Amino acid sequence: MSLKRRVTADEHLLDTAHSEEWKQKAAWRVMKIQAEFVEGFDTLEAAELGDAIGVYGSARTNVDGDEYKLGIELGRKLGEAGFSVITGGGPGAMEAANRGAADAGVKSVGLGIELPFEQGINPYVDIQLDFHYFFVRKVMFLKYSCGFCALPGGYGTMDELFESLTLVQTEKVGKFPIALIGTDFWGGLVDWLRDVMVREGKIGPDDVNLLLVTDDLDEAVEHMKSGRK
Ligand SMILES: CC(C)=CCNc1ncnc2c1ncn2[C@@H]1O[C@H](COP(=O)(O)O)[C@@H](O)[C@H]1O
Repeated sequence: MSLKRRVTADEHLLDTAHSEEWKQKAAWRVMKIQAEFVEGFDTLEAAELGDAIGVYGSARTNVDGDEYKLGIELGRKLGEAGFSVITGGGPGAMEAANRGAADAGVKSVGLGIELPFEQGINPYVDIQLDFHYFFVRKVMFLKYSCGFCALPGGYGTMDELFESLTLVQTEKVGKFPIALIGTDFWGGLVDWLRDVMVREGKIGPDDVNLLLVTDDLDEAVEHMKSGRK
C-alpha cells in the first residue's frame, strides 16, 4: 500500500524559511499549540488513569514476531499490577502494549501523533488523543506516567527515552523508574553510556543507574512499582 505524504503541523512550525505567510500566521499557531495542551490535559484528567506507565517502542515491530508478544505480555503484566498503560497509539510495540493492557482490562491510552504518512491509531486504545506537535505530546507522556518501559525501538523510542532520562537527571520530574526491556538490544547502548560517556565525564556514574536493563518482565513491573504516587 503506498501512502500519500502530507505536510504536518510540526513541519510548518519548524520550517526555517520564515515566509510572509508564516509571519502572518505565527500567532495563530501558538493558539493551536495552546489548544492542544488544553485538550490533552482535559482528556487525561477526566480519564482518571491512576498510576500509569508509559511504554515506548518501535512502530515497526512485526505482529508475528516474539518482540510483539513481549509487548503484549508487558502491557498485560502492567495491567495486572494495576497500572494504566500509555503508548504513542501507533502500530508495532505500541499496539502490542495497548493490546496487553486491554486484555488485562485496564485503561489503554494512545497519544497519537500526526505524521506525513498516517497509519492511524491502533485498535487496542480506548482513550485516544491526536496531537499535531511532538513536544506537546511528550509533556502528556511525562505528566501522566509514573514510570517508563522501553521496548526495542528506533529514533522515536530513543528520543522519548532520553527526554525522560534528562528530565529525571535534571530533577525536573521525580525519580521515576525507567526499564529497558531486552538485554540483547539495549546492552550495547548501556555499555557505551558506562564505558564512554561516564569515562569521558559527560555523565556521572550514578546516571547509568537510572536505567534498569532486563529481560524479565516481572522485574520490570516490580521496578515500575517504585514510581507509584
Ligand atoms: C509505521 C510508522 C512510520 C508508523 C508511525 N506511527 C506512529 N504513531 C504513533 N507514535 C509513533 C509513530 N512512530 C513513532 N512514534 C513514537 O515514537 C516511538 C517509536 O518510534 P521508533 O519506531 O522507535 O522510531 C513510539 O514510542 C511513539 O511514541
